[in-house]
Amino acid sequence: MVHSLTGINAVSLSGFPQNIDPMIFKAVDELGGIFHFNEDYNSGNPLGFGWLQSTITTEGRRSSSATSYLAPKYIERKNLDVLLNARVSKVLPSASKSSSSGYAFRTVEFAQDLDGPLLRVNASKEVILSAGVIGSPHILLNSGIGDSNELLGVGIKPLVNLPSVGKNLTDQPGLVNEFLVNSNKTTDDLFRNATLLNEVYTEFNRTGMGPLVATGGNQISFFRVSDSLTDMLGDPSSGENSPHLEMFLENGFFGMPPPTGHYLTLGTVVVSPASRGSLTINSTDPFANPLIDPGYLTSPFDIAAMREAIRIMFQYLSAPVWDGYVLSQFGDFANITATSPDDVLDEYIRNSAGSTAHPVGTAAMSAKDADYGVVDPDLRVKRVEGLRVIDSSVFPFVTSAHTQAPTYAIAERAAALVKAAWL
Ligand SMILES: Cc1cc2nc3c(=O)[nH]c(=O)nc-3n(C[C@H](O)[C@H](O)[C@H](O)COP(=O)(O)OP(=O)(O)OC[C@H]3O[C@@H](n4cnc5c(N)ncnc54)[C@H](O)[C@@H]3O)c2cc1C
Repeated sequence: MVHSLTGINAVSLSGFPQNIDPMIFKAVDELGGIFHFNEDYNSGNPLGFGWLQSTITTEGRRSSSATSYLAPKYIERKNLDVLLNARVSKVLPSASKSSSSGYAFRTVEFAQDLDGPLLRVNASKEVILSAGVIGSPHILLNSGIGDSNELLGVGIKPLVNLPSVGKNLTDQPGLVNEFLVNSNKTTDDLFRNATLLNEVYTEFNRTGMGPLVATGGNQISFFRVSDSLTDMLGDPSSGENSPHLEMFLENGFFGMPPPTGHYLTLGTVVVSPASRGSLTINSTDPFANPLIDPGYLTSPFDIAAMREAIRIMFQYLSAPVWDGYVLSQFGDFANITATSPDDVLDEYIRNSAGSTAHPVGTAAMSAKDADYGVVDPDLRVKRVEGLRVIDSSVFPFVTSAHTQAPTYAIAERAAALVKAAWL
């Protein structure tokens, strides 16, 4: 068994059936090969087609870090205070630098609202930043921890030269490919009908259940690109059984549907991208937005991989079960085919790909003695004392999958490291 039954965060299959569920697996039976059924893609063998696993309880109720890690029995702990709506501007150094380990950063500066005064709290042991892939490097840069030359250029006094802060931003580019279908049993009418939507929204808020508990799609599939592509451009995945590509299906339009029509969405994602972006700042105002360059599709591997994902998608839709159900393609995608030349596919990909909301890597972990990276394997910020980062910014590479579960895994491991250091 690879799944625990005792964790505090529930993981289960979708909490709400979709009309197309049987057709999706009929196509898997009809096609076989790379579309083979995979009972548990979180078993260590992710390739193939399986039921999506989500943070949903076996009763079909949403679970989350808010309802698990911050459940009443934890939030009521006497040694835990949670400040709502506080925004951290920076961490502040001790007055002097120790000769062996540089500055200690054990003071946090924050505002309770953006017009309010800046307040400070001091940690007796250590400060842990968990502000995410954008927030954590932003706070470090505001604090003078980053590339010293870049900080000087912005007008921030550099305190610790750590050039990797904000670099290595890695996200998975995705496309949502829309098809018009011969059915009215999609989610589109729900999102067009304010009264109905209000009813299911109220149900979700009251019970955590109902149609909104699901993500819109109940299946997920993972594939590798062709050997010829990895032979030519290298293999950015973590191993020969790790996917480069994901395809997901939604029983309706992705986002707000157009006023008419019923849709099927097939999303194609490059889950092992080779491109890298960055996060920088151009202001001494700690609450000014950082500059984010996601760097999507800057590596030739990623665009070639997305072409292969589109061709795999058309191969999947060639299964007989889709005859008569899928009527036509929609929007930017209307004229794309499996045999479209590379330049036509590239134009579509470049115009239409976007974030899948899985960015990582801006405060990346590296070996203790590496001269790059932001945190060491204990997640302590290098070249300083008293400061750790624990969130998805520490991933050195993006996992060949979605990022929520790996973030929980890192947080659990980090909690053990922190306990080991102080208890
Ligand atoms: C729309 C969306 C959908 C997603 N869907 C999925 C999915 O289906 N499956 C999946 O696996 N992953 C999904 N993800 C990705 C997943 O949510 C992230 O990988 C995960 O939340 C990362 O956790 P984190 O702790 O690093 O950062 P976050 O969850 O972003 O937490 C960082 C927290 O820090 C706070 N913060 C930031 N800056 C400051 C500051 N200066 N002061 C105080 N607080 C600050 C933020 O408000 C936030 O609460 C999705 C992400 C998005 C945005």
